[in-house]
Amino acid sequence: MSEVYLKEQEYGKDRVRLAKVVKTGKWHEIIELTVRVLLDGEFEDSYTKADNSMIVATDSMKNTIYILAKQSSCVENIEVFATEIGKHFITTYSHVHKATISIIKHKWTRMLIDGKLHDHSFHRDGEDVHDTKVVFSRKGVTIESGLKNLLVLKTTGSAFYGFLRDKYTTLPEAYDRILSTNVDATWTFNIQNMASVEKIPFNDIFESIKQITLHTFATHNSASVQATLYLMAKNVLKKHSQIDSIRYELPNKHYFNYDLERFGLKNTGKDADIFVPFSDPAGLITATVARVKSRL
Ligand SMILES: O=c1[nH]c(=O)c2[nH]c(=O)[nH]c2[nH]1
Repeated sequence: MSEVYLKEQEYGKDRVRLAKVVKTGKWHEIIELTVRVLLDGEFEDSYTKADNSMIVATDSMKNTIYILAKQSSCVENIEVFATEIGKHFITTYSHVHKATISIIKHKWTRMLIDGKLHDHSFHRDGEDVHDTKVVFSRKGVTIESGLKNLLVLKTTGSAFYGFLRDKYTTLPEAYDRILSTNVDATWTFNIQNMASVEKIPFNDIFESIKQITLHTFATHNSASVQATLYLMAKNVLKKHSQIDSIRYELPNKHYFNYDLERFGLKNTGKDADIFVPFSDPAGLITATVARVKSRL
């Protein structure tokens, strides 16, 4: 057998589910997270020599997440909480060189009951989530955050025509179509130093990016998903100087007119009102847009 070596490794605990209730008198907050911790460092012997002496047990990592959640005052700020977790592993274990912490924040929206925000009851109003990935090493910290799984649809204000036609093309030109996508966006922060991390209003930036994404989707007279994606990204980078780049992944969730001509019913052009939503296949339009100064 040819010689082999351990090219890379990361290990840790995944899918650690955690909820924290913060009580201010009768006013309660609920924060529900799913956390992943992955460590890189001097772990080679555990793979190549079955030497476990350097392994921080993934069970201990799980305990650490709950302990830090108890002690932290920033759990609702997932970028800061992930940084606290990463810092813990790097400062506690000299043989850990890099900690990658990923957190998903699940949505709990306060109920509006009898016209008033309820102090301790919440509901899930959509499956979209805020997530983050923080890489903490002795060299510094990188933070990327995201908005995932935001399902949107518009019934007009979208066209797709003028595309390349050849012998394989059957798609008719569309001058007015339904546009629907499930937005996945990931943005990278420009972090100058550790002290700046706590000053960045991560949650406000998340809400603003969500709003810019929705506003652009709703108001852009779309020539294609590509053109709408680019405009979303441009609008985000224009508003948020702390962000270096943003990547969108936008599936084009097709809604095609159902063929009712067979039954003597008009269902095309201005008469189109019955559509078939297709879950598969979908187009997939992806792009990363960055500031010119950060171009390599
Ligand atoms: O906005 C679109 N972009 C495409 O690249 C494409 N391709 C396609 O079949 N429909 C669409 N729509």
